[in-house]
Amino acid sequence: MVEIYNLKKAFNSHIVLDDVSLKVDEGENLVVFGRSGTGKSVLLKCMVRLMEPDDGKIIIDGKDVLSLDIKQLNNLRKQIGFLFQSAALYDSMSVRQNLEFPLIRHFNFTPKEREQKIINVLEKVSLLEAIDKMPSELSGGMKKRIGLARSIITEPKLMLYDEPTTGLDPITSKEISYLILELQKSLNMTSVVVTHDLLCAEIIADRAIVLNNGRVQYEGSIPELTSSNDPFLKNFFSHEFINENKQVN
Ligand SMILES: Nc1ncnc2c1ncn2[C@@H]1O[C@H](COP(=O)(O)OP(=O)(O)OP(=O)(O)O)[C@@H](O)[C@H]1O
Repeated sequence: MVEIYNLKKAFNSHIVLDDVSLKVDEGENLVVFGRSGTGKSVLLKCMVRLMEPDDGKIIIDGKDVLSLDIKQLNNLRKQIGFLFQSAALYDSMSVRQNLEFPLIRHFNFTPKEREQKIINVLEKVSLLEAIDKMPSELSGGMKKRIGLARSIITEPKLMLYDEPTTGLDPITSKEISYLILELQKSLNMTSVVVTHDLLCAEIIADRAIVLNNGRVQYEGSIPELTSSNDPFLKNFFSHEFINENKQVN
């Protein structure tokens, strides 16, 4: 579903992505780890050209992303969902209007079809009762669930998550992680998840990579990486994670 070859991105003399190559299979959930500032968000942005990479090749769903014109790129983006840290809901719009927004913007559904999609997605995130609420009436966890609903309402083939559980308490964070996994399976989506939350990664990941010095330095399942005797990984997993609760039930 995703193939990246020798991706490079620098800001002036600051090389962030030096030589990143990776693959994500269809239906697979890939978690991306790395210390703060290693370029995880830059990698996600380059994948959909919210940022232009300096060099390399990106293939998504068979399309050579860096050679697409703007129309082709927009068509591809319709099949990709983003849940970025900054993806706030529009405060002046109700939950219904927030969810309707991507449907109106990118697709030609009838009002009745839109309403049905909104109801379906709210049922999926267990928040149908919030349909006419304003964002200010929702808790942080509810906002995250509505944000998630908004990014999957168009049923993207590929989802890109940038720290989906940041700022949530451990219980809500676990709920969101299970919800992401469930949606993933029911909609058969492929996903790339950047996270500093080990519990979230343990719930979601089929496989993980660790970015370091502008490259994919390690790759494996979460148990493989967390039980490794490699000094960097030992240090990384003992210091990096904000979520202390490592028990997955
Ligand atoms: N638009 C930009 N202009 C200049 N430098 C940038 C820009 N965007 C990102 N960077 C730099 O690229 C580096 C990687 O940033 P990025 O946000 O990808 O890190 P990250 O691994 O996602 O970090 P975190 O885990 O803290 O979110 C940082 O040093 C950042 O300052």
